Amino acid sequence: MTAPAIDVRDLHVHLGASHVLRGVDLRVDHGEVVALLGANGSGKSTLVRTVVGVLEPTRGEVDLLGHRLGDDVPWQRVGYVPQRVSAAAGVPSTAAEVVASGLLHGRRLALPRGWRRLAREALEQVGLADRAGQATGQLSGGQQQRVLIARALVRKPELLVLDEPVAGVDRPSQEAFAATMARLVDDGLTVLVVLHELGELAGLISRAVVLRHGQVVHDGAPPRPHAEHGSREHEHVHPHTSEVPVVGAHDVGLSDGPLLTGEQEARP
Ligand SMILES: Nc1ncnc2c1ncn2[C@@H]1O[C@H](COP(=O)(O)OP(=O)(O)OP(=O)(O)O)[C@@H](O)[C@H]1O
Repeated sequence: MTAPAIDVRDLHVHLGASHVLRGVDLRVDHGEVVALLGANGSGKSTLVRTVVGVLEPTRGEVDLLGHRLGDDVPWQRVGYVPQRVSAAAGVPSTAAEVVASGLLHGRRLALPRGWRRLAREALEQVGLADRAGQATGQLSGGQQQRVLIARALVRKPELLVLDEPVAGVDRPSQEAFAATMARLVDDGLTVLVVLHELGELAGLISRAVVLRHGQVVHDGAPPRPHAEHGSREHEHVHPHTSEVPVVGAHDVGLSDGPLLTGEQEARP
């Protein structure tokens, strides 16, 4: 039997004095596209950052592609798009150079032959081929986000972990991104993606996991369109229920409005 792509068991993470993740179990099998949902502060970023080895678990276990988190993980097969940070960060690198940095890993400190072509192909996948030579600092926030997505794609990962990849990205670019993802998922890519709204990716999501106060409160069917509010404008999901979350801004008894966007969790 093949090991799951991601296998998280009884994961606890403390950040400073906060007990942020409180016994999370999460399994993602090969070929699945799992959305990680929850209000602001529920622990989504902490979970994905721990899964990709950026943060240390306080307790519990994380296996990635069949290997316990650490040097044994074949990191070159894993792509990670962090929550929106500037791809520029004061460094005057071109888009192609930032993307090519995604080819660096472990023991290889030099870029492989043909890196420019690989970087250009990855930029093409996010609709930015014409910006390859441009300094990232001159790109818009949404374009910088797409450069970071290309940086994750350039290594042709089999597991892709994304933290709000389309936040601040305009609708046409979201559509282009969803189309690229659909192709990659067709080819067998496994995805764990933090989202505030399912948006253009809705059709790709095979399962949704909802966090609340650092615990999983739903693991199953993704949010479904609400009969009356299934339009794009109402695509908000409601994590404050252990029932299947519903897409729609006015679910009876759950909330007065969209709960994922802009809502901050209060500690219990
Ligand atoms: N370095 C830190 N030290 C202490 N607490 C932290 C630290 N980083 C995050 N936290 C807290 O951990 C909790 C979870 O944060 P996290 O970023 O994982 O939530 P999130 O669900 O990803 O939120 P968002 O939707 O806003 O991105 C929050 O209460 C946050 O304030």
